[in-house]
Amino acid sequence: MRSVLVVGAGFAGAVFARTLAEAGYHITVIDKRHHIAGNAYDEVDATGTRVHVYGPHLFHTSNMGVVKWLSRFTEWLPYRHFVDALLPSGQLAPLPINKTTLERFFNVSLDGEGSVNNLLAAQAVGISNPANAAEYLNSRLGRELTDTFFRPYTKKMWDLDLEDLDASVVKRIPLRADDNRDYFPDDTFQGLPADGYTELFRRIFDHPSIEVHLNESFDRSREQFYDYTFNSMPIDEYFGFCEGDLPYRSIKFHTRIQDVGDETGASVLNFTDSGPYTRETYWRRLPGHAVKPSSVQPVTREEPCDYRDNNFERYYPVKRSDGASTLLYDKYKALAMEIEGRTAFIGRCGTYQYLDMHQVINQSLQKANKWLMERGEKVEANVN
Ligand SMILES: O=c1ccn([C@@H]2O[C@H](COP(=O)(O)OP(=O)(O)O[C@H]3O[C@@H]([C@H](O)CO)[C@H](O)[C@H]3O)[C@@H](O)[C@H]2O)c(=O)[nH]1
Repeated sequence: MRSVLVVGAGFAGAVFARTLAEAGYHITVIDKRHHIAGNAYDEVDATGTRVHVYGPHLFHTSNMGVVKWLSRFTEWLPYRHFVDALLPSGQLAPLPINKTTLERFFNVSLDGEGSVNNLLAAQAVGISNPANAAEYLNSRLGRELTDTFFRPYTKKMWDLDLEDLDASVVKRIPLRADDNRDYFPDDTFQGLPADGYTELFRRIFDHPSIEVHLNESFDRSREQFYDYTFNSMPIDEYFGFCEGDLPYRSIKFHTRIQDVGDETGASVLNFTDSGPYTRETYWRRLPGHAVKPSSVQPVTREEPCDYRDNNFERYYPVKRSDGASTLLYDKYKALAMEIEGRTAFIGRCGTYQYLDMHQVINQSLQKANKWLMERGEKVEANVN
């Protein structure tokens, strides 16, 4: 039987492993961590609460092909994600910025979308072709809102000023003229896997032609034993950092246990101050996450840092406005092309892209099916 090595047991690796196993390949998955599910790994803690060990993973997409594929392995708990921002005044305001946010921030009453748009137009700075995150935000929100909601948070998150960050990063956060406070308003499907992400991955890997080896690091000498390798490790590390280090941010997670109190608030609170933390997550406010009754709950704060200060855990590729990190990645991409006959790079770290879960799954399904078709294999109907 033809054999394929998959490096990394996160979403990219899981999609490749399952798709190729179902097409008749024997798959060996290795992961250097002690668990499957990559950064989506979750577990139930001593308080009986499901915690996402690498920060909140909230599934959202408009790609029903991706939902259909995942739904083979899980039921869903409906969920719409809301976030509150803690303002310097101590007030809470909805994020993304919407009508309520503006009313609280400016202490005014706005009678409809027209008034909201007038207020924003009065704030906005005229910039026709924004070249970075600062210019993009200033052109839509003006300086006061930008410097409150985005500047300190972005400095903590990326260790960059907004001027040095690519605008695409902050474009992830929509702007609303109404009272809709949905964090992902454009996505038609949102939900959380009913039995958690780790169980979802266990079911994806549960196939007679897939073997998973944990606590096992990749070594290039291994590739010779397989017909092909799909590798989700950081591409610069694979090539021995020969062109230089690709910049990544990481997160240190600080979990405290506190009494369960009024649990009607948003599950995530973002901090607008310039202290070390970006946000905190109240896990028991997520559906299905209060697995057992408890009088206490975990609350997790996130402290961004350079990945070298966090055990080389790379979470976020850094997209600079000057394009420097993309240019560096392009050099590694050129090296990858030279070995594409035997190895392909996949996922966030393999392709150096700031991708959400549904994007990783979609890209992986597409690429796995393309790879199979190139080998004359019959494939399932493509997702888009
Ligand atoms: O209060 C804020 C929030 C964000 N920014 C800036 O926007 C960037 C993107 O933010 P976001 O998409 O929230 O970043 P992230 O990839 O960490 O989001 C994931 O976390 C959860 C969820 O958002 C938790 O509430 C979701 O599953 C993912 O999308 C951010 O980096 C900042 O530069 C800001 O300035 N202020």
